[in-house]
Amino acid sequence: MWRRVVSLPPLLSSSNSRRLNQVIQHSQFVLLRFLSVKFWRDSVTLFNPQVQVAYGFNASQVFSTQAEEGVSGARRKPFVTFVLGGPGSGKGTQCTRIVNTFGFTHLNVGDLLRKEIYSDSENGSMILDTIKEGKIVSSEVTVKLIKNSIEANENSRILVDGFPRSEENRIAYERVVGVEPDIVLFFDCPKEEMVKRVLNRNEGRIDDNIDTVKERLTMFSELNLPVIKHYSKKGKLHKIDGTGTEDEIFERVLPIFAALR
Ligand SMILES: Nc1ncnc2c1ncn2[C@@H]1O[C@H](COP(=O)(O)OP(=O)(O)OP(=O)(O)O)[C@@H](O)[C@H]1O
Ligand SMILES: Nc1ccn([C@@H]2O[C@H](COP(=O)(O)O)[C@@H](O)[C@H]2O)c(=O)n1
Ligand SMILES: [Mg+2]
Repeated sequence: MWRRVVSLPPLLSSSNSRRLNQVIQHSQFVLLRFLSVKFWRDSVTLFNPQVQVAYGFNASQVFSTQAEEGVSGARRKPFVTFVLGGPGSGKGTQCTRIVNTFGFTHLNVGDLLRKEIYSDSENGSMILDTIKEGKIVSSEVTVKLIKNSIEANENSRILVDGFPRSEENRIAYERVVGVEPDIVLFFDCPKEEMVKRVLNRNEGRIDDNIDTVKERLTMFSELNLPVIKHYSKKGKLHKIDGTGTEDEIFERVLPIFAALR
């Protein structure tokens, strides 16, 4: 029986078998080409900033392996809180407490700008002059610094302290980053109290002097209050009484974040 099977005529002649091999090889080539073109197209799409904004992700989110990943494996959109208030109203002080209690990352925009002054950046001297005068640095510079910090940050809870300082800041952020903040805190404090706190701060800041503080207060009324009104209309604003002790103020902050847990 074995011999009979062996002696059966081959199913394909040798020329047909060669032809079949050629067909298989060609199909493999076509399939590989299709897969590599598709991979290339997908990569280009993923890295296209317009697509990233439209779908609310960026490359670092797509490829993140950190604990921020949700069930789907995609990194969650960060929960962004803007922290506003006049000079010395206690933004930085309360941010430190929110960080310690709720695990947020604190992006202090004034600090980001001050770092630029000492990092030999091309904008260093312009930033120094603007801070000395108590004016607002151009959004082109500030928004880039914030965007880079948010992207480099692995935490999905972010406090952006001291931003936006103007409608120009706000609109530039929304255009470049593509999303609005989730909530906005506003520490409301009387001018005399803010001036007293700034002049007692004693941290060697070049803008902690009476002339610069007066200008910063003018900037706050003229440019920052419209931003606060905007977020109030949008239902995102949490106005907090910024008077009293640090503990008393934090007692007013606590329920805002506790409710989000
Ligand atoms: N409730 C408070 N009572 C008294 N002093 C306070 C209170 N909160 C903060 N301070 C002090 O006031 C000064 C200004 O506070 P902080 O730096 O937090 O203000 P800020 O809003 O971040 O100001 P800036 O916009 O100038 O950075 C600091 O020296 C801080 O220790
Ligand atoms: N969005 C911002 C924030 C800050 N500045 C400049 O920095 C100074 C200090 O800021 P603080 O938040 O640390 O008080 C501020 O007076 C501005 O000159 C800015 O231009 N834009
Ligand atoms: Mg501050």
